[in-house]
Amino acid sequence: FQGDYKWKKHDLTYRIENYTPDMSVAEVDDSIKRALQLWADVTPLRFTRIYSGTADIMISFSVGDHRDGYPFDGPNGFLAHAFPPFEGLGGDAHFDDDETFFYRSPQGYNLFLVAAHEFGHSLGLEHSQDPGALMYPTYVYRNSDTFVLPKDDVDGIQSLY
Ligand SMILES: COc1ccc(S(=O)(=O)[C@H](CC(=O)O)C(F)F)cc1
Ligand SMILES: [Zn+2]
Ligand SMILES: [Zn+2]
Repeated sequence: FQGDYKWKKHDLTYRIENYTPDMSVAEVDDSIKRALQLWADVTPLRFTRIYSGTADIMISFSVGDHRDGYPFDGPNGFLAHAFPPFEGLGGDAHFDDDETFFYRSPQGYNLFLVAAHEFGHSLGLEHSQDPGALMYPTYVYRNSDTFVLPKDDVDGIQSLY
């Protein structure tokens, strides 16, 4: 999803619409919160969680065709996608629940890392050519306990906000 979009406001809301059975509610909440905090730490952006209504960033888990024109594909392949900040669907992040997401684990898909990448898209970032960047097109596992946002990503988001 291309486009040179950016949010025109710094106070953004997010809502976790549903959960994956792969981990506890608290672990999903923490993964999402830490993934958003990565970006908030290096920009004037602030994220506030809401529990009903429409948030700027609507977060959900779904499988296969979930009616947004970008169906998921079962295990592996597409892990998730997120829309740049245009009206409506913009900003929303969808996670493929045919994947097994892990919490702070060195195997499989680390939800925190996948979410952090998706939120980069939600904020208007596209992919990076830097293999060390979070916004590099393919999933690269890193220790999420010690994860620091790579410089390429910091430069990218600070060029927008
Ligand atoms: C590091 O985080 C991710 C890397 C790659 C993906 S992805 O392989 O699901 C990618 C989606 C994306 O780039 O957001 C693919 F096109 F579907 C998701 C998260
Ligand atoms: Zn979707
Ligand atoms: Zn991406």
